[in-house]
Amino acid sequence: MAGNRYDWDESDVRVRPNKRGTRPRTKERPKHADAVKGRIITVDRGRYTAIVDEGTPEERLVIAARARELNRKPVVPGDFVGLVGDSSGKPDTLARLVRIEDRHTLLRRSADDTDPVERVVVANADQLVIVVAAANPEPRTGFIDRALVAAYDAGIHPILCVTKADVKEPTGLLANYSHVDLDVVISRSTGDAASGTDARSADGESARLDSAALTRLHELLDGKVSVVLGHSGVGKSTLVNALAGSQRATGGVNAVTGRGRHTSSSALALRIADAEPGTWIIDTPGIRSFGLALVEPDNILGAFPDIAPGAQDCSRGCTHHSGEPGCGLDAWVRSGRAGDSGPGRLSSFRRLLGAEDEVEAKELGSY
Ligand SMILES: Nc1nc2c(ncn2[C@@H]2O[C@H](COP(=O)(O)OP(=O)(O)OP(=O)(O)O)[C@@H](O)[C@H]2O)c(=O)[nH]1
Repeated sequence: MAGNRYDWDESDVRVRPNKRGTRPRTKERPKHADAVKGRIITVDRGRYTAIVDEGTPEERLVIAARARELNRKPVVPGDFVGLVGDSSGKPDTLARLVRIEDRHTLLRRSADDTDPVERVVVANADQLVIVVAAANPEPRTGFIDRALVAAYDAGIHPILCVTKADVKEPTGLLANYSHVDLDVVISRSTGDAASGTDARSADGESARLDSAALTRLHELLDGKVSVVLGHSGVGKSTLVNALAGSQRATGGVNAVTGRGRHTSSSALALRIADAEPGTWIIDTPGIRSFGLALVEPDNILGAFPDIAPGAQDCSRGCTHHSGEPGCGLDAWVRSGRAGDSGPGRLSSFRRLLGAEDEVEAKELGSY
């Protein structure tokens, strides 16, 4: 009788189609030996733009979609990737991004200091250029220190670039770093037609930048991949545009995004004009905060080389919190070995450590 369980046979058993059923049974994935290598220069709504055969006559931009086998692994500007399928770069073609090569550095952040979710910003950067204005907007040492921690943690060499020195001399700001071995570049606009370089900001405003700072930056960036980080209005795009030439507004970016201008908030790698092959500057327009939830306290201290030696005298298990009995950092700073800026640097360190009792805004540069 129909429905009688003793009459059932295999054909009566409905097996729900297994979503994984069509996947290869073995864990051995195809090796994609034929994959071509590319450098990711930007990511926009699931489309990855890679430069392939860089520096050769065959150089081209290839747009790719990620292969499923990458799962959720983030792919970011600066990544070297393997591409299969159509990597001709011709209009309306789409390659498949199947592999991320090992990275030698990885700049990461969390959304704030308590959020453990990692957000990968840029891969394989050698340097981090921290841009602040001497005035308008006012510079914040908290922002600089936070960025220095992120750089130290990632093994990336930091450079501090202070703009708008024509508006205000940054002497007071730089006094904070007089005991830190830090590359500093001071940029200013100039009225002098002979010594200046024309540059345009993102809003189309033009500024004539003093060429000395641009030459120094060019020297520091030559042959390297550098990420640029800075608050809105500090003159970051003016600098980047001056270094990268006209790529952003013309062919380079048009070809990348298919739009007149790069409007995505994703980081964008641009080539520096008249530099060695492999010189790239990566602009990070979307980054407004730099949470340090992922950084070990020891690495926060490592970014404060002027006060860090004091930790040798700390008692075992010292957390370096203010008021912690036996914290060697206080004595080190009191002895003057971290200079006049020592007390301010120690407070800044403790704020980043989250060791101060007061609840404070954790946004980058909010103190
Ligand atoms: N006085 C002076 N003004 C500058 C200097 N550099 C840039 N500016 C001006 O500062 C304004 C902001 O410059 P941008 O390059 O757009 O700043 P940004 O940091 O890229 O800001 P967002 O585009 O909002 O991210 C523009 O009006 C520039 O012309 C400088 O050295 N001195």
